[in-house]
Amino acid sequence: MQNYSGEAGLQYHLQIRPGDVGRYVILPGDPKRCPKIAAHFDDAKLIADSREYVTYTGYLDGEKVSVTSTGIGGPSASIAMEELALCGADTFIRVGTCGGIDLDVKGGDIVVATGAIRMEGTSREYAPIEYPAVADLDITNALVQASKDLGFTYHVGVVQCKDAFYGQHEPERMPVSYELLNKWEAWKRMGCKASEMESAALFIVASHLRVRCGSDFLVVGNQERNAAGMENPIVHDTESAIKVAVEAIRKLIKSDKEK
Ligand SMILES: O=P(O)(O)O[C@H]1O[C@H](CO)[C@@H](O)[C@H]1O
Ligand SMILES: O=c1cc[nH]c(=O)[nH]1
Repeated sequence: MQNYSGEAGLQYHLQIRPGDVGRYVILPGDPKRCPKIAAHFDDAKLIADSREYVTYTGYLDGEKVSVTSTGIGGPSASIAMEELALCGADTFIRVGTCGGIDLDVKGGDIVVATGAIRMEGTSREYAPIEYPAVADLDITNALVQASKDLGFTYHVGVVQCKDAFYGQHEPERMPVSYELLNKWEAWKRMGCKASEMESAALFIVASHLRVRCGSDFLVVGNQERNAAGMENPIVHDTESAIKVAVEAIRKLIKSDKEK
């Protein structure tokens, strides 16, 4: 494609170059989560701060690792993965927040995604809707083992991705409420664990680019528990989900070295 950045190798949106990032990258949505994640790295340095994309690089167990925020939604997340891959990254863990759907999933718990429902637009510009958005198996296993090792309450399964946050939380307000409410009921009956916004696009882009991607989330709350009159704690501190992702990266670094 035509070079928009004015310098060979410099990525237009992320403002990073090959060599700036490690092969392992953690992807939070919120740029303010980046310094909190980088605090787990050795010798972390701010590399770039452009639009919603903040990038730090440091080391875990001697291996170069990075964190880049994706912003909200598939469009910006897909750009982050594309430009990071062009700079040498091949292993991605999204660390996000989500809202529980399954009644067992409570605020403060961890969800590890095995796959994502593609009720968003970005992934449809990559692959036909029949192609599933599936997490990388090695990353998913590392995230599950890390959640276990760290003693967190965790759930493993499919998450739902959408483009409209308020379509999730106020579906009856939307002119297409008939579709949103019926589909949400189907996700619930299928056992879907939680709703968030980026994993479907990231898993599909990762499949296309032949890179690895997995996701773990802090559950902020669960609107279904709320509607059922059940206890519904609201939790915003993402440190547990961050610790799970960092521990999973350490496991992947170790197992990749043994291959
Ligand atoms: O906390 P992050 O990683 O941004 O993830 C979730 O939070 C945002 C919505 O509030 C969406 O990006 C959703 O996927
Ligand atoms: O309910 C929620 C919480 C976080 N992110 C979402 O997309 N939904």
